[in-house]
Amino acid sequence: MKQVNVGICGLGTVGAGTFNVIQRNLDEIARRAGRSVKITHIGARRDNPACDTSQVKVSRDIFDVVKDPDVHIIVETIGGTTVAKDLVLTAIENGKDVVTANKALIAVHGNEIFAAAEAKGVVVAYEASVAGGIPIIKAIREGLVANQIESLAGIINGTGNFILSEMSEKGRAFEDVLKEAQELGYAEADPTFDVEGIDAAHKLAILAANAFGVSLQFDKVYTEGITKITREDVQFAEELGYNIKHLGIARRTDEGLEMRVHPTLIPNKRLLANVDGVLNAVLVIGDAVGPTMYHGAGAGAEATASAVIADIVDIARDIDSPGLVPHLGFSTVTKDLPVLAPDDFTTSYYLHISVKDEVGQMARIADTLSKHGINMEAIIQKEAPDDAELVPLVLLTQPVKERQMNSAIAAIEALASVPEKVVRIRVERLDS
Ligand SMILES: NC(=O)c1ccc[n+]([C@@H]2O[C@H](COP(=O)([O-])OP(=O)(O)OC[C@H]3O[C@@H](n4cnc5c(N)ncnc54)[C@H](O)[C@@H]3O)[C@@H](O)[C@H]2O)c1
Ligand SMILES: N[C@@H](CCO)C(=O)O
Ligand code: NA
Repeated sequence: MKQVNVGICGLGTVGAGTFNVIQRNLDEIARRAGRSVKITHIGARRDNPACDTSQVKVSRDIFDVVKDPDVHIIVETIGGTTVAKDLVLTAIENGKDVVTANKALIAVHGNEIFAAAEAKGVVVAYEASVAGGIPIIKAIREGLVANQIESLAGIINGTGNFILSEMSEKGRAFEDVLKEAQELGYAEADPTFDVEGIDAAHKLAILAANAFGVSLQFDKVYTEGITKITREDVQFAEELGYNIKHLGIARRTDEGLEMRVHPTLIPNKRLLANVDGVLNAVLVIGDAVGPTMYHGAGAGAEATASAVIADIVDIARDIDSPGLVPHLGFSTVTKDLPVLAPDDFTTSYYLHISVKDEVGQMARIADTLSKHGINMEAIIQKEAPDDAELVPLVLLTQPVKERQMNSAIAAIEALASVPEKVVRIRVERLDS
């Protein structure tokens, strides 16, 4: 086959970026792919002024594109898990290969979609769904194939990282930065997916499946967003030498697999602590290669298009022979790696305890922690502002099981001198 025909369904931020980059780099892409890659059909409810589609067939009904016998590869960039699922399954049924940027779709329905694709002998590729333009799926699935992956930790939501960076560097208000992220095309259609950690949890489920050979288990990812992070905690963390980042973490322990998304203190000298704005970065540790780091634009039209087109070219190169790389990187999925419940997570903690300004409080709290087998690493006690009744006591602990920490916090909150809830944020010291 000399020419591979592509149909794009959904001409929003990512769809338009994909259209424009393919048109611009047509010759270069053909030289790399060994055949020409041509957009022949677009499904869009309305024209997008960012694209000149005058030379391409345009349908208002996206299902016309998946029914088009001349289209070989369908690009799904409409988003969501309802129509998109229907569209992708119909494309597979019609024998089309599919490229999608839709992490919600893959995380929630990927097991079913990949089974359908394998039964039909077609490929569903999703590099753009995790960490935007960074080729992280390719790296884990192919580049690190020799390794047993020990852990991965990443900043995998551009919108959330942009908000945290702007809040901490410029003192900007949360809502104001979120609005800018939406205007720049970074945010999900429903931005609570970004700020409540759901988008990062979708991506983490996909990364964990590729790294550890388990099925997609989005419903088992522990998920916390960034909405409760205060400027005060950002400042206290900085005083202790840490930055607060929203991380997705997947780690194999002797007992099972931890999958968790939450705000995390990271020592400020680590690479991940210095990844700011819409940038994403993923640290992957393999038993042979050691720590490796992948860094780049996690969202945005053309950065995401870069990953969509990489998948298109992978498929185009192999279009006459079946794909050799399994959808989730492993030919057999293991059922022997249980996903751990939060009680069984092991992490260090940052605790911010508001205590009554009375003698002996620090000793009492240290004593409560020690009775629960928890060692402290650092502690700062602030002077009480003039007329304040409560003073902030901020401390870091050594690694501890979450269930131990839960009972220690319950005991601290039961003290008469601690009238408010304790703020806790997990800490990862990381290797690189
Ligand atoms: N924006 C990013 O930076 C980014 C990065 C990586 C992945 N993604 C993912 O890419 C997908 C698309 O995101 P986006 O930012 O381009 O969204 P978007 O809202 O800009 O674009 C979606 C487009 O699809 C169209 N659409 C939706 N339903 C349709 C239907 N039934 N028929 C025809 N058109 C329909 C919309 O009108 C819109 O033009 C999502 O799954 C998103 O999670 C986005
Ligand atoms: N809303 C997502 C888009 C990229 O997947 C983000 O901000 O990271
Ligand atoms: Na990617």
